[in-house]
Amino acid sequence: MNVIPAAEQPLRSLWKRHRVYRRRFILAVTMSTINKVADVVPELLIGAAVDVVVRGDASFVGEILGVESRYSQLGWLAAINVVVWIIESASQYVADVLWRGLAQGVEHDLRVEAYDHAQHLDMSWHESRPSGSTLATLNDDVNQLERFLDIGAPAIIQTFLNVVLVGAVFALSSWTLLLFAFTPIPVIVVGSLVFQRRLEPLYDRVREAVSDLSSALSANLAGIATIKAFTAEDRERDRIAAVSTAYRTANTDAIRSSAAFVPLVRMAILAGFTCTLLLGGWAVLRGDLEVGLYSVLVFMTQRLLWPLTDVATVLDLYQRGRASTQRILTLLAVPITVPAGTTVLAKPVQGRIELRGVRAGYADGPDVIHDLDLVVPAGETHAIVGTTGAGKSTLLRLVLRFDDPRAGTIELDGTDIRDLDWDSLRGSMAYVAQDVYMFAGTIADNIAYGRPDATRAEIEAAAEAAAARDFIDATADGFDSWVGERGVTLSGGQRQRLALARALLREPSVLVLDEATSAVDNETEAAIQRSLRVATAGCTALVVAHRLSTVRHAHRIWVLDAGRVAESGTHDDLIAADGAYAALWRVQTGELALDEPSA
Ligand SMILES: Nc1ncnc2c1ncn2[C@@H]1O[C@H](COP(=O)(O)OP(=O)(O)OP(=O)(O)O)[C@@H](O)[C@H]1O
Repeated sequence: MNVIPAAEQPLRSLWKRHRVYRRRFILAVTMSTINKVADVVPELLIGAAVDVVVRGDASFVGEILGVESRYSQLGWLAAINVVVWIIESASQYVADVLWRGLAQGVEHDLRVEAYDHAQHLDMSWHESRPSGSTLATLNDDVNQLERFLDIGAPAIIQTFLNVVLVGAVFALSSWTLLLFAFTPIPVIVVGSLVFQRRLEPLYDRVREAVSDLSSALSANLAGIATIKAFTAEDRERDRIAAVSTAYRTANTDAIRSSAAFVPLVRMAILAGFTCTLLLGGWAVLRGDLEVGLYSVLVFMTQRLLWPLTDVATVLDLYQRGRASTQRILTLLAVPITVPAGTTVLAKPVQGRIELRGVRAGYADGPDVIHDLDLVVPAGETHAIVGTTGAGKSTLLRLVLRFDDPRAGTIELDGTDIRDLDWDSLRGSMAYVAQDVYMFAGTIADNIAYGRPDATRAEIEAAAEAAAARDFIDATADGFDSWVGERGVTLSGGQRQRLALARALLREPSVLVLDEATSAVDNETEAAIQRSLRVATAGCTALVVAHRLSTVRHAHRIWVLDAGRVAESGTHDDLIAADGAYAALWRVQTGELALDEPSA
């Protein structure tokens, strides 16, 4: 689904991006090198010990240390061994801490950076893809990369150092043996390159499948009430099972291919080990090689070759890490098509809004707003009404600049909103959306969301103005009552009133309300209207409402029809004009008259 942005190797891009970690990376590599060197020494010491036992005074150790007694020579070797082990253990610990810290650091930075980028991306980008897919990148892909950095990268370096160090010992001892013991290496290197090419698309598929699974799961959990209400549990389980099967299949294919690499590595190792064993033994029998050195070389071959069986696992981790990094970098490369401008408006913002010749639509779809002209003078309350799908919410989204229009301009206080920085535009507005969102936290936290420094008295006043005070006081802990995720512990009307309180607390220059009181009863609605008239006395308000009674006092009412202004004026003007609005009003007042006796 994702377009791969750059031909560059994803992990190389990562190296370029995360310069701050380079020092730690070099330190970790240094520690791993010390560790590996210390790791090889005990084997050399065993060879030296065999040499002491077999050759006595003429031993290599005896000559170097100038010690004659074999007991003393062995004592020296034991002492050196202890020191080397201490160095080995200490460097192992430091290397582990450094690699893990590096992995955690890169993981943290990348996650925060990717999240921050995602939250700055346009609404239309978010709406065009399942949120579960973004979640999979921010969570799962970042974890995969961390696993590679934590386990895979040190393993690659250790294997490389192993080859170099053991190769050096072999080169100093016998070139023939070096040649034979190292025969598996080119086979393994070429094999990994071939396998890597084969594995790449397989792991890309695995990451796609993870994203699909994550999207399906998060969508289903969000819609759990609908699933239950329509007794669709079995159907949904089967659907999730199908997506999960696709993930399992993708993973099985990748694992099967990467596992096929293991036998190849093992056969190559067998060849190298057998060569050292036979050729080395024959050289000792011919008197061309010391017994001590022979034993060292046999140990060394073991040390060199067996860790190479892990190459398949490392390759697997690498491929997963690569595919995940690719997805993270793809997310980071998505351009922001609605970028902030730089103009700063003088505060307080007056709040005059003017739309001129605005044409707008979604993605590749047709226009839903056509050549719209609309002016809201500063301080006035204007209502947008019209049939469902007429483009009312779209218009509000344009004013908040969630999307840019396809043509025309929108101005706030005479400045094109495309030129304004976010603080001047959205910072001077407060918005109550059609589907109100509450965060997990207390009622007070949720009201203060738009102004975190608000005092408790200000929060309470805002709640009062939104007619929310009574129901808040009736809860067990009042303003400190816990609101569940998405506000599930509240009724629709309660959520709306909290959202309204949140907006009013911001003391905005422009209040944008999209069906903000659609879920409250008539009595509460009337109370809110009274408060709103006071609260919005000094600010511009743009209000979308279906219930016309809520907007009859607006300075101007704009009636939209299929993305065009059908008529506009005050309530009295429109009733007198006897057009679409008057017809709608008659229907609604008639309905209200029918409802009233039961209220
Ligand atoms: N995110 C979106 N992506 C694509 N099309 C959209 C999107 N949101 C709205 N539309 C389309 O744009 C048109 C106008 O929708 P809009 O939500 O602005 O209408 P509305 O007047 O607010 O309707 P309602 O009163 O039902 O809320 C509709 O045809 C709708 O299908």
